[in-house]
Amino acid sequence: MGFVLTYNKLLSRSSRGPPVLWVSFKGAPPRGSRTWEGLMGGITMLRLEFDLATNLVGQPLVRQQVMKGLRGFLENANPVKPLVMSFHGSTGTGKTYVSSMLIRYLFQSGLQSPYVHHFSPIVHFPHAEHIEQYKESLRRWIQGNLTSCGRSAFLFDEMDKMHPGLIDVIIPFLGPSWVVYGTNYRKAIFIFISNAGGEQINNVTLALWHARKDREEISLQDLEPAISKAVFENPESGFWNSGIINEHLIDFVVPFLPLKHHHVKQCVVSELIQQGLEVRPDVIQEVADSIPYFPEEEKLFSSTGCKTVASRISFFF
Ligand SMILES: Nc1ncnc2c1ncn2[C@@H]1O[C@H](COP(=O)(O)OP(=O)(O)OP(=O)(O)O)[C@@H](O)[C@H]1O
Repeated sequence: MGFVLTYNKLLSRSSRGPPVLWVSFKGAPPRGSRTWEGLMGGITMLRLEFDLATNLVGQPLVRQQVMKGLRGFLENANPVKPLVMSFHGSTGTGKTYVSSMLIRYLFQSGLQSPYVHHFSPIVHFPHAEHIEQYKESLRRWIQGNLTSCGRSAFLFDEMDKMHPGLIDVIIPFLGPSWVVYGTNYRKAIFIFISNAGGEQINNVTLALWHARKDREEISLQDLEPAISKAVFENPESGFWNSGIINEHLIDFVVPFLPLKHHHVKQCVVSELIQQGLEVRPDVIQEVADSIPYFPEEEKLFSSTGCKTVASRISFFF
């Protein structure tokens, strides 16, 4: 019998921390996970999967892609290359939420960990005329940090606002070579986050809805061509003409679908619980109704996802 790790029940949950699960396992662990570290990695993945399944609303493809990427990567003691994922979707659909959740499971102090590095073009690379300087600092930063910890994570937010050309400086760290500048960097994780492609994902989702295809049936193949066109062939995009694309260095493209009214209601419930407020049906309805929806005629999808839910609650309580 193969190794089977299952979660039996949820033992406790706090609104901030990861859930505590009771897990059991049968059979011999698979190759590469015969160690305590491998087993703990398996349990961490189960807890993350559970958290995604219970708290991330309306994003089946995200769950599927993220778990596939992380499992394959973490179960392998000697990955052939760093894990590179690119998150795409319109505002408030959960890109930052999911990336923070992953980081929380992978690093004990989450985003505060010294091994997690977060870049935002507006904060770190604001001036186009300094691009050469930024390239050098970014290369040195990544190299230096991978030298001190090969299992570092690098998050690049708002890739659509990154100056084209800048990101290519990290190409040597993303490929399958053994070492770069004397460092084995193949255990690192890179996550790119961007709104680019969001409009196209929304259009495809809408067109498929008109064609009576259920949201849950949408596949990656339905969305990938539109995302590629919008993100990688757009001169405004940080990925424009990028070697990262031409050399196929992104392992997982992760599309975030637009959220519907009932998803927004679920976000309101989570937020009420998180804020320690009573879960009142009238508040849930009013907050969800107060958000703008598109397209104009059918009002199917939230224009701001769940982004403004937290701030709206106080207006209706
Ligand atoms: N799919 C979702 N499931 C559960 N909660 C969500 C989801 N999407 C968004 N939220 C809630 O809305 C908040 C804002 O979402 P988030 O910051 O992840 O959006 P984003 O996609 O990163 O938006 P932006 O592109 O504007 O940065 C999250 O902190 C979370 O509480």
